[in-house]
Amino acid sequence: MTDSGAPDQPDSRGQTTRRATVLVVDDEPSICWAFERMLTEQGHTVITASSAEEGLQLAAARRPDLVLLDVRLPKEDGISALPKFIETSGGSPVIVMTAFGDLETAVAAVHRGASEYLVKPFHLDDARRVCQVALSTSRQSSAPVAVVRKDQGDNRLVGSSPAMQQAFRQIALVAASDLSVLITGETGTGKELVGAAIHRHSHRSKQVYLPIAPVALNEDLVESELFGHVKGAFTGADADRSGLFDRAEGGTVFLDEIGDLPMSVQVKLLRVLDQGEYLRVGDVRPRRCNVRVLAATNRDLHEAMRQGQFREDLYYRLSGLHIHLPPLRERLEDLAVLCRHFLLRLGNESAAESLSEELIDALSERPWHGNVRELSNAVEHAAVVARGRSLTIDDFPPAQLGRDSGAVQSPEASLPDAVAAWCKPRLDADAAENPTMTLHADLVAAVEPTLLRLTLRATAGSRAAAAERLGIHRGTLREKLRHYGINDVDASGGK
Ligand SMILES: Nc1ncnc2c1ncn2[C@@H]1O[C@H](COP(=O)(O)OP(=O)(O)OP(=O)(O)O)[C@@H](O)[C@H]1O
Repeated sequence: MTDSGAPDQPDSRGQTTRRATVLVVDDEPSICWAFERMLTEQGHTVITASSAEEGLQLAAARRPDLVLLDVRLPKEDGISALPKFIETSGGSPVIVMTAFGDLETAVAAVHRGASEYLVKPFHLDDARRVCQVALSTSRQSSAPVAVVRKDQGDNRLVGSSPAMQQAFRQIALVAASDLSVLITGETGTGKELVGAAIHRHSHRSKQVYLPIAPVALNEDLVESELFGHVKGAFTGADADRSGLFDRAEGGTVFLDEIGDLPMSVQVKLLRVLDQGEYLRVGDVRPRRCNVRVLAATNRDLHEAMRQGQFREDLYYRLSGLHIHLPPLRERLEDLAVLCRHFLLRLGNESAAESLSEELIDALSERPWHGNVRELSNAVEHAAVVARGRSLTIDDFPPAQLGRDSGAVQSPEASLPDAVAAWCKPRLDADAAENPTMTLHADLVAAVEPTLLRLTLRATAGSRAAAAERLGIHRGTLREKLRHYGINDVDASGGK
């Protein structure tokens, strides 16, 4: 238990601050020390404790203005002691700190009344900002809520990377509000799962959660599918019909691929968000609606706005909070915990417990263009192949070639996807001013050198054998190797 005061004076940046008493409860002396230095510099008094029990005694005696509480403490943990700290300190804000949180910890902290959630290791500037905000709030403002819900089963969102910790923190803080949330990230990064988690931890959790992919709806009827229509609105509309927003009344709508929403629908959505109402197609009477909107995209919406394909006002209205999920290749720290999670989900505990570092290292080498979805499918495949023994890299299917497809397929099946991914931007460009006129030659040039090198490597550099395997004339092979500048050394390594 320590107590370090500071004279009433301007802080290092020349600002005078109201002198407050801050209690830091953490069994890591370095954390206590860092806060002590930072806060005394700002003119505050810092008292520290290394366990919840010791901290509560201090809180009762000193009634601190702010408590910084670690989750992992020697006896009682921070989350369970949290309401006691709020009560004992007379309603002061409590900032919860954790090194390896999961979504449940973040949500439990917020539900139990934490005013903020700091993920270790944190930047001192962030910690300073969070403390300042907490100290500027009134003692009465942090209302503890003692409901702790658990994410369970298949839909659990897991991850240990700083990016996932940040996502957990954002989900926990935003869930209770009715704010719209924009969730971005490549395909398969878990956007839908984040949407479901926000709903599950919100006050709407007993109501409908409706994930909708407008791109999957009939293009001519998207508006009617979403908002309904009245009889006679268009040919075939022979009766009034409600839309998906009607079905989601009171609940949450998760709009996938928001970047592809037609302009007419964007206008209607903006009205829902701004005024809480919409018109059925062909109707003139607005209908009230109480639906929380979560939106996801893997497109760059700024680019879509620049190209006039996405409304700026809708973007700002939707992105009340923005959660970005980086691609798996940028958070490889999550590989082990995800593999374990998927194996446990399959009921394969022995494989989950025996995951080797060697395997995780080998998996880290892969590009994971299909992100967590690809990993989940790959683990499932490997578990089937391994039939109960520990997994090795050979049990896994080959890495996916293209960026476009989320599902793991055989190389033969994924090749057309890779070609489609290669073609799409070039054919799109064709629609613009600068069409490519050498598509066939460009594609062949992109894939042929790999084919030649691998075949030569398989035939130990024998050009005659390689030509035979390739089914082309030796002279043709020689010509192609010359054309691509491939020599025998090239063919002995790399692609
Ligand atoms: N952090 C995570 N923890 C556990 N499972 C995850 C995680 N992220 C993704 N998954 C799993 O990966 C798969 C893909 O996730 P999800 O559908 O949420 O991705 P998405 O970003 O919405 O993809 P798309 O853009 O293609 O719709 C799902 O099976 C989901 O359960």
